[in-house]
Amino acid sequence: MALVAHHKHLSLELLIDEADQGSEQQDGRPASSSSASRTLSRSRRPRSSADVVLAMEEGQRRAEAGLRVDGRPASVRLTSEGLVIEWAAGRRRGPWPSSAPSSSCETVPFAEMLAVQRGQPPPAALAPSRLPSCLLSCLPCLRGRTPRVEVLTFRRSPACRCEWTPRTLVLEPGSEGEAEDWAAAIGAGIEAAAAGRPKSLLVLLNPNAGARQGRRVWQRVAPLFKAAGIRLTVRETKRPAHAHVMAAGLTAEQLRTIDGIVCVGGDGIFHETFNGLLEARAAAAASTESGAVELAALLSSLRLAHIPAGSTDAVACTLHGSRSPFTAAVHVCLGDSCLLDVLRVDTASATKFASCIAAYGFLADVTSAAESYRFLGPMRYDLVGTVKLLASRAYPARVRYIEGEVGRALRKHGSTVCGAGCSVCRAASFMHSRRMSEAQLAQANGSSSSAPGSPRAQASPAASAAPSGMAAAAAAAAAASGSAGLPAAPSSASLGSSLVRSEPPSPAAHTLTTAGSLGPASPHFVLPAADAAERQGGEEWRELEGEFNAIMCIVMPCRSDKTKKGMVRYGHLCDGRLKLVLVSKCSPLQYLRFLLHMSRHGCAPGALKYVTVLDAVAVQVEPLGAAGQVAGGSNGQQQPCGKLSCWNLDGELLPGPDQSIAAEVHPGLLRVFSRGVEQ
Ligand SMILES: Nc1ncnc2c1ncn2[C@@H]1O[C@H](COP(=O)(O)OP(=O)(O)OP(=O)(O)O)[C@@H](O)[C@H]1O
Repeated sequence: MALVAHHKHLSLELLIDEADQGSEQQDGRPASSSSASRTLSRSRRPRSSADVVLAMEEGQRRAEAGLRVDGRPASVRLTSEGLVIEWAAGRRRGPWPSSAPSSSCETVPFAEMLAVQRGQPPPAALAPSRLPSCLLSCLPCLRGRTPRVEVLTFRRSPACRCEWTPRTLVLEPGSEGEAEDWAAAIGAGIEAAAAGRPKSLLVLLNPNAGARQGRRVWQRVAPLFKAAGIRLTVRETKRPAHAHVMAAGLTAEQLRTIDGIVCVGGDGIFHETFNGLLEARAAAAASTESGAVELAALLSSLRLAHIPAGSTDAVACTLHGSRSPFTAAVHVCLGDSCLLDVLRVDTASATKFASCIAAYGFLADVTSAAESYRFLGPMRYDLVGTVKLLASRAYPARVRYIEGEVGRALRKHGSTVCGAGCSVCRAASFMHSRRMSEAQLAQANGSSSSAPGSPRAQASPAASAAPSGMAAAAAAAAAASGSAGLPAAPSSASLGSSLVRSEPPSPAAHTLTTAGSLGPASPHFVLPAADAAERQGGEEWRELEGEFNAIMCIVMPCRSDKTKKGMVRYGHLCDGRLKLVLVSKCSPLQYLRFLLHMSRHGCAPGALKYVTVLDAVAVQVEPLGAAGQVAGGSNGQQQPCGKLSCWNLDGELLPGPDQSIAAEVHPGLLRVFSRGVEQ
């Protein structure tokens, strides 16, 4: 690709990735070696203010110039990757005699630049006429005439690579003409690296999040989106569950104009938004109306972001390793993308989704009680948590889980920490996409391998609502992504077959039958053929019964300020598994020890005798306390009482008196603006 910046003073031609992509001149003809050398010799004309040369290196021409960067003399090279800046040798800061001449080199890739702009004139207070001449000679940029090119990018914290802070790289070329050339060339480089960056976003803002700081946080990061040229539509939530309604109500027309949704607030608004989207996606996949296929496809291609402004912000912390709104915003502007597993939780009366955690017992009790003390801000969790810890309640329950084929296959990777480019997530995505493609091809050929009466067969009316051509296309897409080894978003067809119930659930929907079979009353457990068959076989189900202080189904690592390494040390964003953490009945002191251990190291198998950590793809929990003891509290929230607690899904309490659940991981159901935590 040829990036050409013309100016009356300078013709700067950059050929990027000439070897890979085949070079073309501006008029579209291939660049011959003679034209290349003509450009070279033309550009080697002596420069008055800066020494600009084009050097031929390994078949690529690069621009190189001596200029000032961030106020210091430097040699800057423009390569196909970005800017390589070499600062001239200077004195290191530090006490004599250790200070010695040093030079440093840095690469700023185009892929990490948000925007480039011509510098603004200095503020009136710094007008040249008001400054002493000695200062002007030391700092030429204060003269007001020095041309400036500002590159908006970020800096990684030396202590923690995933913590990013804003940075404006200031180049001071010798003349206006050169400044324009540099700005144009850098702008073209950013443009070339901008594939996947969003152009238009819908922002859902919860002004009530955290210590009511949603608006303030948004005002801090909004300029970044504007500088990156992203169009924004901002909508504030007016009441609880408003984000759910707004997300579920998005029309195809609206979806066509946006590349993603940015949730500003806590985990709650993120949870509500993706629940709304998945609900709409399932409905569209099941619908036979014209336009439903497009709507489902638009919904499944949408990316979600979380700008943290809440009390816990586990989603942002887990996705980026940082709770900084700036870091989250940069990930969005750069168009980072990865898939996220989602836990589908079915009760007798509702289907909900969780991206972080479904917790029964201690965590749910704390969330439920803390809601009345929201005016205290995030501190409410510490206060209520202490009270609940001292009370230390255990709840009787029957827990069943299945490790599944994926879980077993990945068992040997048990001690891999999830990060950017995680090998476990990649391997799991590959396995899932391959399995999905096999199942969908079978479905497209009308030869489903499910036995009659199996959960898969029960969902077939919804699945068959999807046109067969679409199923085939989805299968082909899944097969293609599988062969490439890349994670693929589940297609609307697959989502339709796995999310939509063909009939309203009965209250007895989750009555457990004999160990090893799901029984006819569980129409919700539907996975591609391999798992369904495996579950029908029954031998994979395991059952535990006892009294538990906490039962937690943890889908992602769940990092937060209190659990820097994650609630589970070896959790993953997209491995198709959850970690089932069971804390057996214990004393307040033991529970405190568990909390401290989780906070410092994250739960891992074998660390504490009374804590069990298991891999699972599906879980059923049946509380064994007296039925009907979960009552509505004064604030409308569930209040656990007697021998029953309630479920907390990503910080939101599960409504309804029946807290028996059937939960299942849906691999890579959500696409988010993230690259995983940089280690
Ligand atoms: N305008 C609003 N007024 C009152 N409540 C709202 C409004 N908008 C959203 N909510 C509710 O506020 C609750 C909390 O929101 P959110 O999770 O974003 O913040 P948080 O609880 O402080 O953070 P975290 O979940 O990270 O602890 C959600 O249940 C949501 O439904």
